[in-house]
Amino acid sequence: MRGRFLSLEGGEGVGKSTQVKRLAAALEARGLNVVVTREPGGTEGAEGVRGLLMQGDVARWSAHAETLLFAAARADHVEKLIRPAVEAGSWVLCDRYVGSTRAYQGAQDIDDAAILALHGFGSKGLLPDRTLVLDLPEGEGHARSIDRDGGAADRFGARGPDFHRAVAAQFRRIAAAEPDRVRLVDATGAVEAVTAALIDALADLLP
Ligand SMILES: Nc1ncnc2c1ncn2[C@@H]1O[C@H](COP(=O)(O)OP(=O)(O)OP(=O)(O)O)[C@@H](O)[C@H]1O
Ligand SMILES: Cc1cn([C@H]2C[C@H](O)[C@@H](COP(=O)(O)O)O2)c(=O)[nH]c1=O
Repeated sequence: MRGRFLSLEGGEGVGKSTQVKRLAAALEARGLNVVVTREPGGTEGAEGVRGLLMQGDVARWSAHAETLLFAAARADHVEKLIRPAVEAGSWVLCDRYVGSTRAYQGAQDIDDAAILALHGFGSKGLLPDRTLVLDLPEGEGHARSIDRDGGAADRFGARGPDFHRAVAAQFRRIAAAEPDRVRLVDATGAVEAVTAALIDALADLLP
C-alpha cells in the first residue's frame, strides 16, 4: 500500500526540525514506517547543492539562480528518495519542500506559477498529501534561532526583518489558497502542544 508524504514548513526557527522528530516518533508509535528527510538535501547530490546554496555571501546567487538550484536538488531528492519510499509504503516527513521555494523565492518576486511549472518539470509536480506550516508572530522565530545558534546565520537567516515578514506572508497566502492540503498550525505553545496540534491537523489521514 502507498504510504504518505508530509512536509513541515515555516520561517526560520519556528520549530520544524524539533517537530519533525516528534511527529516521526508519534507516527512510529502508531506502527507506521517513517522516513525523515529535509530540503535542501536528503540525497547525496541534493546535499551537495545544499552546500552551494547555504554558504557564502547573501548575493552569491540571484533569486532566479537560487530557484533553479532548489528545483534541481528537489528533483534528485524526489526521484531517489521520496517517491520510492512513499511507493514502498513509508510515511515520508520532509523538513521543508516546494512550499519553501514558493515562500522564500516568492518573497523575492519569483512568480508562483513559474515555481510550480519548474516543479512540474523537475519533480513531476509531486505535492505532499499534507503540508503543515508552523506559524509564529513576527520576530519569535528569529529570537529562537538566535538562542539556538548564538547569532550565526546562513545565506537566508542573515536577511533582514522585511524579508522574513514577506516569507511569513507567502506561507500564510499558500495556506489560505489551499486549505484542504495545507494547514497553518500555531507554533507559539510548548513543544508538546505544537505536536498535538500537528497530529490534529493530520487526523483525517491517519490509519
Ligand atoms: N515550541 C517551542 N517553544 C520554545 N522553543 C522551541 C519550541 N520549538 C522549538 N524550540 C526551540 O527553538 C529553536 C529552533 O527550533 P528548530 O531548530 O526546531 O526550528 P526550525 O524551524 O527547524 O529552524 P530553521 O528554520 O532555522 O532550521 C531550537 O532551539 C528549539 O529547541
Ligand atoms: C527548501 C528551501 C529552503 N530555502 C531556505 C530556507 C532556509 O533559510 C534554508 C534552509 O535552512 P534549514 O536550516 O535547513 O531550514 O533554505 C529556500 O529559500 N528555498 C527552498 O526551496
